[in-house]
Amino acid sequence: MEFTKMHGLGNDFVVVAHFEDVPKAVNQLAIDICNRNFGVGADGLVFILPSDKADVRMRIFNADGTEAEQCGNAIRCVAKYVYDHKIKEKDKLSVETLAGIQHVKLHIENDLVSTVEVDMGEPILKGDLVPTAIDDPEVVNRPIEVDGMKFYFTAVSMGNPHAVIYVENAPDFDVEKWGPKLETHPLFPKKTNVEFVTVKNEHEVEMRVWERGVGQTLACGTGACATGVASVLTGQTSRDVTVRLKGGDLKVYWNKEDNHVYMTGEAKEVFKGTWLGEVK
Ligand SMILES: N[C@@H](CCC[C@H](N)C(=O)O)C(=O)O
Repeated sequence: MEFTKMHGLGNDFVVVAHFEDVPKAVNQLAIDICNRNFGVGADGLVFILPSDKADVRMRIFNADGTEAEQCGNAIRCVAKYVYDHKIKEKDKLSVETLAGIQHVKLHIENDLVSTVEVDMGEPILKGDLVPTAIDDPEVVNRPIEVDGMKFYFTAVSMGNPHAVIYVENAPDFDVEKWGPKLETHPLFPKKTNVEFVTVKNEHEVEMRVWERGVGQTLACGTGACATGVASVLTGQTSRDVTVRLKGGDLKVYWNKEDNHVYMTGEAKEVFKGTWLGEVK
Protein backbone atom coordinates (compact mmCIF):
# COMPACT_ATOMS: atom_id res chain seq x y z
CA MET A 1 0.00 0.00 0.00
CA GLU A 2 1.47 3.35 -1.06
CA PHE A 3 1.35 6.07 1.58
CA THR A 4 2.54 9.61 2.26
CA LYS A 5 3.79 10.76 5.63
CA MET A 6 2.45 14.21 6.57
CA HIS A 7 2.14 16.34 9.66
CA GLY A 8 0.52 19.46 11.04
CA LEU A 9 2.89 20.96 13.64
CA GLY A 10 4.30 17.54 14.43
CA ASN A 11 0.91 15.84 14.80
CA ASP A 12 1.81 13.17 12.26
CA PHE A 13 -0.22 10.99 9.94
CA VAL A 14 0.16 8.19 7.46
CA VAL A 15 -1.99 9.38 4.56
CA VAL A 16 -3.47 6.97 2.01
CA ALA A 17 -5.20 8.46 -1.01
CA HIS A 18 -5.91 5.79 -3.59
CA PHE A 19 -8.69 3.73 -1.97
CA GLU A 20 -12.44 3.86 -2.75
CA ASP A 21 -13.19 3.11 0.91
CA VAL A 22 -11.22 2.04 3.97
CA PRO A 23 -10.11 -1.61 4.16
CA LYS A 24 -12.25 -3.95 6.31
CA ALA A 25 -9.53 -4.48 8.92
CA VAL A 26 -8.73 -0.76 9.10
CA ASN A 27 -8.65 -0.60 12.90
CA GLN A 28 -5.87 -3.20 13.16
CA LEU A 29 -4.09 -1.58 10.19
CA ALA A 30 -4.05 1.74 12.06
CA ILE A 31 -2.57 0.08 15.14
CA ASP A 32 0.13 -1.66 13.07
CA ILE A 33 1.06 1.24 10.81
CA CYS A 34 1.10 3.86 13.60
CA ASN A 35 3.39 1.74 15.78
CA ARG A 36 6.64 3.73 16.17
CA ASN A 37 8.85 0.65 16.50
CA PHE A 38 7.27 -2.02 14.32
CA GLY A 39 5.39 0.21 11.87
CA VAL A 40 5.82 3.54 10.09
CA GLY A 41 5.04 5.49 13.26
CA ALA A 42 2.30 8.11 13.43
CA ASP A 43 -0.41 9.60 15.61
CA GLY A 44 -3.05 8.54 13.12
CA LEU A 45 -3.93 6.85 9.84
CA VAL A 46 -5.85 9.05 7.40
CA PHE A 47 -7.74 7.99 4.28
CA ILE A 48 -8.60 10.49 1.55
CA LEU A 49 -11.65 9.00 -0.18
CA PRO A 50 -14.12 10.02 -2.88
CA SER A 51 -17.23 11.86 -1.67
CA ASP A 52 -20.63 12.44 -3.24
CA LYS A 53 -21.24 15.44 -0.95
CA ALA A 54 -17.93 17.29 -0.95
CA ASP A 55 -14.65 17.51 -2.89
CA VAL A 56 -13.20 14.66 -0.84
CA ARG A 57 -13.97 12.58 2.22
CA MET A 58 -11.59 12.06 5.13
CA ARG A 59 -11.56 9.21 7.63
CA ILE A 60 -9.12 9.34 10.53
CA PHE A 61 -8.09 6.50 12.81
CA ASN A 62 -6.16 7.07 16.04
CA ALA A 63 -2.99 5.12 16.83
CA ASP A 64 -5.05 2.75 19.04
CA GLY A 65 -7.25 1.86 16.04
CA THR A 66 -10.35 3.82 17.10
CA GLU A 67 -11.98 6.12 14.57
CA ALA A 68 -12.23 9.84 15.43
CA GLU A 69 -15.08 12.04 14.22
CA GLN A 70 -12.81 14.94 13.42
CA CYS A 71 -9.16 16.04 13.26
CA GLY A 72 -8.10 19.63 12.63
CA ASN A 73 -4.46 18.92 11.78
CA ALA A 74 -5.40 16.05 9.46
CA ILE A 75 -7.88 18.22 7.52
CA ARG A 76 -5.08 20.67 6.73
CA CYS A 77 -2.87 17.77 5.56
CA VAL A 78 -5.72 16.38 3.45
CA ALA A 79 -6.29 19.78 1.84
CA LYS A 80 -2.58 20.15 1.06
CA TYR A 81 -2.39 16.64 -0.41
CA VAL A 82 -5.47 17.18 -2.58
CA TYR A 83 -4.14 20.44 -4.04
CA ASP A 84 -0.43 19.59 -4.31
CA HIS A 85 -1.18 16.23 -5.98
CA LYS A 86 -3.67 17.89 -8.32
CA ILE A 87 -6.65 15.78 -7.23
CA LYS A 88 -8.60 19.07 -7.24
CA GLU A 89 -7.03 22.21 -8.62
CA LYS A 90 -8.86 24.88 -6.64
CA ASP A 91 -7.91 26.98 -3.66
CA LYS A 92 -11.16 26.36 -1.77
CA LEU A 93 -12.15 22.80 -0.91
CA SER A 94 -14.85 20.98 1.00
CA VAL A 95 -13.96 17.93 3.09
CA GLU A 96 -16.56 15.44 4.31
CA THR A 97 -15.86 14.08 7.81
CA LEU A 98 -17.87 12.10 10.35
CA ALA A 99 -18.58 15.45 12.04
CA GLY A 100 -19.94 17.09 8.87
CA ILE A 101 -18.54 18.97 5.89
CA GLN A 102 -15.66 21.36 6.54
CA HIS A 103 -14.64 24.16 4.18
CA VAL A 104 -11.00 25.08 3.74
CA LYS A 105 -9.10 27.93 2.09
CA LEU A 106 -5.62 27.22 0.82
CA HIS A 107 -2.70 29.65 0.91
CA ILE A 108 -0.44 28.76 -1.97
CA GLU A 109 3.26 29.55 -2.46
CA ASN A 110 5.17 28.39 -5.55
CA ASP A 111 2.22 26.20 -6.55
CA LEU A 112 2.26 24.31 -3.25
CA VAL A 113 0.00 24.74 -0.22
CA SER A 114 1.83 26.42 2.67
CA THR A 115 -0.93 27.13 5.18
CA VAL A 116 -4.60 26.23 5.36
CA GLU A 117 -7.55 28.02 6.96
CA VAL A 118 -10.26 25.62 8.05
CA ASP A 119 -13.83 26.58 8.91
CA MET A 120 -14.27 24.09 11.75
CA GLY A 121 -17.97 24.88 12.15
CA GLU A 122 -19.82 25.70 15.34
CA PRO A 123 -18.57 24.43 18.68
CA ILE A 124 -21.04 22.12 20.42
CA LEU A 125 -21.60 22.93 24.06
CA LYS A 126 -24.55 20.69 24.91
CA GLY A 127 -25.85 17.24 24.09
CA ASP A 128 -24.39 13.84 23.29
CA LEU A 129 -21.24 15.09 21.62
CA VAL A 130 -20.07 17.06 24.62
CA PRO A 131 -17.63 14.92 26.58
CA THR A 132 -19.53 14.49 29.79
CA ALA A 133 -22.16 12.18 31.15
CA ILE A 134 -23.78 14.88 33.25
CA ASP A 135 -26.96 16.25 31.73
CA ASP A 136 -26.25 19.84 32.67
CA PRO A 137 -26.08 22.73 30.23
CA GLU A 138 -23.35 24.43 32.28
CA VAL A 139 -20.15 23.47 30.49
CA VAL A 140 -17.71 25.89 32.07
CA ASN A 141 -15.23 25.02 34.84
CA ARG A 142 -16.80 21.83 36.14
CA PRO A 143 -15.00 20.01 38.93
CA ILE A 144 -13.50 16.58 38.32
CA GLU A 145 -11.43 14.51 40.72
CA VAL A 146 -8.72 11.98 39.88
CA ASP A 147 -6.52 10.27 42.46
CA GLY A 148 -7.49 12.86 45.07
CA MET A 149 -6.55 15.76 42.77
CA LYS A 150 -9.25 18.26 41.80
CA PHE A 151 -9.31 19.84 38.32
CA TYR A 152 -11.87 22.10 36.63
CA PHE A 153 -12.71 21.39 33.01
CA THR A 154 -14.67 23.17 30.30
CA ALA A 155 -16.36 20.71 27.95
CA VAL A 156 -16.36 21.63 24.27
CA SER A 157 -17.06 19.41 21.29
CA MET A 158 -15.61 20.31 17.90
CA GLY A 159 -17.30 17.20 16.51
CA ASN A 160 -14.96 15.25 18.81
CA PRO A 161 -14.84 15.64 22.60
CA HIS A 162 -12.50 17.96 24.50
CA ALA A 163 -12.04 18.78 28.17
CA VAL A 164 -10.08 22.02 28.56
CA ILE A 165 -8.29 22.46 31.90
CA TYR A 166 -6.45 25.64 32.94
CA VAL A 167 -3.17 25.04 34.77
CA GLU A 168 -0.45 27.31 36.12
CA ASN A 169 2.28 26.41 33.64
CA ALA A 170 1.17 24.24 30.72
CA PRO A 171 4.69 23.58 29.29
CA ASP A 172 5.78 22.08 32.63
CA PHE A 173 2.56 20.22 33.35
CA ASP A 174 2.79 16.45 33.84
CA VAL A 175 0.61 15.54 30.85
CA GLU A 176 1.78 11.91 30.86
CA LYS A 177 0.61 11.45 34.45
CA TRP A 178 -2.79 13.17 34.40
CA GLY A 179 -3.74 12.87 30.71
CA PRO A 180 -4.60 9.16 30.66
CA LYS A 181 -6.48 9.34 33.98
CA LEU A 182 -8.65 12.20 32.71
CA GLU A 183 -9.13 10.67 29.22
CA THR A 184 -10.70 7.56 30.74
CA HIS A 185 -12.55 9.16 33.68
CA PRO A 186 -16.11 7.74 34.07
CA LEU A 187 -17.49 11.26 33.50
CA PHE A 188 -16.56 10.84 29.82
CA PRO A 189 -18.48 7.90 28.35
CA LYS A 190 -16.78 8.26 24.93
CA LYS A 191 -13.46 9.13 26.57
CA THR A 192 -12.07 12.58 25.83
CA ASN A 193 -9.15 14.58 24.48
CA VAL A 194 -7.69 16.70 27.28
CA GLU A 195 -6.08 20.13 26.86
CA PHE A 196 -3.91 21.69 29.59
CA VAL A 197 -3.82 25.42 29.05
CA THR A 198 -2.18 28.53 30.46
CA VAL A 199 -3.46 31.93 29.36
CA LYS A 200 -0.58 34.32 28.61
CA ASN A 201 -2.71 37.32 27.61
CA GLU A 202 -5.99 37.98 25.83
CA HIS A 203 -4.54 36.93 22.45
CA GLU A 204 -2.17 34.12 23.43
CA VAL A 205 -2.41 30.79 25.24
CA GLU A 206 -0.02 27.89 25.76
CA MET A 207 -1.48 24.42 25.38
CA ARG A 208 -0.37 20.85 25.91
CA VAL A 209 -2.57 17.98 24.85
CA TRP A 210 -3.32 14.40 25.73
CA GLU A 211 -5.23 12.93 22.81
CA ARG A 212 -7.91 10.29 23.12
CA GLY A 213 -6.67 7.08 21.52
CA VAL A 214 -3.15 8.40 20.95
CA GLY A 215 -1.42 9.89 24.02
CA GLN A 216 0.53 13.12 24.24
CA THR A 217 0.93 14.72 20.79
CA LEU A 218 2.82 17.81 19.65
CA ALA A 219 -0.35 19.55 18.47
CA CYS A 220 -4.10 19.08 18.17
CA GLY A 221 -6.17 21.26 15.83
CA THR A 222 -9.58 20.50 17.30
CA GLY A 223 -8.01 20.85 20.76
CA ALA A 224 -6.72 24.32 19.86
CA CYS A 225 -10.21 25.28 18.63
CA ALA A 226 -11.85 23.90 21.80
CA THR A 227 -9.30 25.87 23.83
CA GLY A 228 -10.10 29.07 21.91
CA VAL A 229 -13.80 28.58 22.64
CA ALA A 230 -13.26 27.65 26.30
CA SER A 231 -11.01 30.67 26.82
CA VAL A 232 -13.74 33.01 25.53
CA LEU A 233 -16.45 31.23 27.56
CA THR A 234 -14.38 31.59 30.74
CA GLY A 235 -13.75 35.27 29.97
CA GLN A 236 -9.97 34.93 29.67
CA THR A 237 -9.23 35.80 26.04
CA SER A 238 -10.64 37.58 23.05
CA ARG A 239 -12.12 35.58 20.14
CA ASP A 240 -8.84 35.81 18.27
CA VAL A 241 -6.03 33.78 19.86
CA THR A 242 -2.70 32.25 19.00
CA VAL A 243 -2.45 28.80 20.52
CA ARG A 244 1.17 27.91 21.23
CA LEU A 245 1.72 24.16 21.10
CA LYS A 246 4.80 21.96 21.45
CA GLY A 247 4.96 21.63 17.64
CA GLY A 248 4.26 25.30 16.78
CA ASP A 249 1.45 27.84 16.63
CA LEU A 250 -2.14 27.74 15.44
CA LYS A 251 -4.36 30.78 14.92
CA VAL A 252 -7.89 30.30 16.19
CA TYR A 253 -10.74 32.72 15.66
CA TRP A 254 -14.26 32.16 17.02
CA ASN A 255 -16.42 34.42 14.86
CA LYS A 256 -19.31 36.10 16.69
CA GLU A 257 -21.32 36.61 13.48
CA ASP A 258 -21.64 33.01 12.28
CA ASN A 259 -20.54 31.26 15.53
CA HIS A 260 -17.97 29.27 13.51
CA VAL A 261 -14.43 28.56 14.67
CA TYR A 262 -11.68 29.22 12.11
CA MET A 263 -8.27 27.59 12.47
CA THR A 264 -5.18 28.48 10.42
CA GLY A 265 -1.88 26.64 10.36
CA GLU A 266 0.66 24.83 8.25
CA ALA A 267 0.70 21.32 6.83
CA LYS A 268 3.77 19.46 5.59
CA GLU A 269 4.51 16.44 3.43
CA VAL A 270 7.58 14.57 4.68
CA PHE A 271 8.06 11.34 2.74
CA LYS A 272 6.45 8.64 0.64
CA GLY A 273 6.63 4.93 1.24
CA THR A 274 5.19 1.50 0.62
CA TRP A 275 3.59 -0.44 3.47
CA LEU A 276 4.66 -4.04 3.04
CA GLY A 277 2.27 -5.48 5.63
CA GLU A 278 -1.00 -7.14 4.73
CA VAL A 279 -3.96 -4.85 3.95
CA LYS A 280 -7.22 -6.73 4.45
N1 LIG B 1 -5.04 15.46 16.39
C1 LIG B 1 -6.35 15.74 16.05
C2 LIG B 1 -7.46 15.03 16.76
C3 LIG B 1 -7.41 13.54 16.43
C4 LIG B 1 -8.57 12.77 16.99
C5 LIG B 1 -8.58 12.67 18.49
N2 LIG B 1 -7.50 11.91 19.00
C6 LIG B 1 -9.92 12.05 18.92
O1 LIG B 1 -9.99 10.84 19.20
O2 LIG B 1 -10.90 12.79 18.99
C7 LIG B 1 -6.59 17.20 15.73
O3 LIG B 1 -5.65 17.82 15.21
O4 LIG B 1 -7.70 17.70 15.87
